[in-house]
Amino acid sequence: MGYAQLVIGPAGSGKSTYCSSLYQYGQTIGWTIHINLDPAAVNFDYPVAIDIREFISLDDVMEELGLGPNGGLIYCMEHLEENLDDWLTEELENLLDDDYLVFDCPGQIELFSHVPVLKNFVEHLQRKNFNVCGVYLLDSQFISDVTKFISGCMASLSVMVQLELPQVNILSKMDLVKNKRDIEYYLNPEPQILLSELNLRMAPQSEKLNKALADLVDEYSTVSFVPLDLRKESSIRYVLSQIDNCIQYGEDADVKVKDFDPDDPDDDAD
Ligand SMILES: Nc1nc2c(ncn2[C@@H]2O[C@H](COP(=O)(O)OP(=O)(O)OP(=O)(O)O)[C@@H](O)[C@H]2O)c(=O)[nH]1
Ligand SMILES: [Mg+2]
Repeated sequence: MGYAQLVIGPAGSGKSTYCSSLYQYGQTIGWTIHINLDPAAVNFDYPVAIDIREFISLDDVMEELGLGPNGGLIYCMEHLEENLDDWLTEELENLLDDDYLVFDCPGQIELFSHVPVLKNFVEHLQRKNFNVCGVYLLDSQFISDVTKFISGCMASLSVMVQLELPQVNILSKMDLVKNKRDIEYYLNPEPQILLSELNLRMAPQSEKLNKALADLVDEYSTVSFVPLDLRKESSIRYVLSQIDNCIQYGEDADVKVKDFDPDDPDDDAD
């Protein structure tokens, strides 16, 4: 049985930085194998064990097929999908049975929300006996108001519905959040409060839509977020414990204390 995190989320949400921190953290405890699935990635500050860029290069695709960056990316991923058995299976064969893989994915959200490439990729991993968890990163800087937050939730939901994987949602870049009380409310959003805030913020004709959105968040009570501050090892550990629970990795995965206390003045970034 293998274990895998599929690190996803909008462009610039901090996926590669998170993967890099996991690499540093994994160094100390001797796990994680890092895999780059982004054909457009430029450089990594840690060793990548398996790299899609060795299989297909976005620059070549754009040049030879005359595609733009996003069309080129879709082409690369579809090419990967067609060759999963040739490329990925061969690469995975060199790994050990209980390896823990971290896949750094491209930020183009359409790859998860409405093309089947990643879904098929996940199914391939599952057939190879991997327990896979989606790790969705949302930049905490973008949830300063409720309308941005709800659109972040909807993007996360559409990924969940597409991939049908257990998913841990992370609010990244917590070191940049000045007042953590503003964020606490968004970690486990109350649908009723969400609704009244949306109604306050938007024109009256949106009320029905707002109600439908709040109901959706309520129904998928899985839309909750775990804050991540990469400066703190305890925060990384807590996030990992949530992921490990999803993929049933390790026995001592339960870290009971969340590393975020809104009443602790030391917990505010300055
Ligand atoms: N302050 C702060 N900045 C961060 C953090 N994580 C990422 N960043 C910055 O955010 C920017 C984007 O980070 P990346 O890790 O490249 O984001 P990504 O999601 O991999 O981006 P794409 O692969 O382009 O979709 C970079 O400038 C990072 O330095 C964080 O925890 N704190
Ligand atoms: Mg990246």
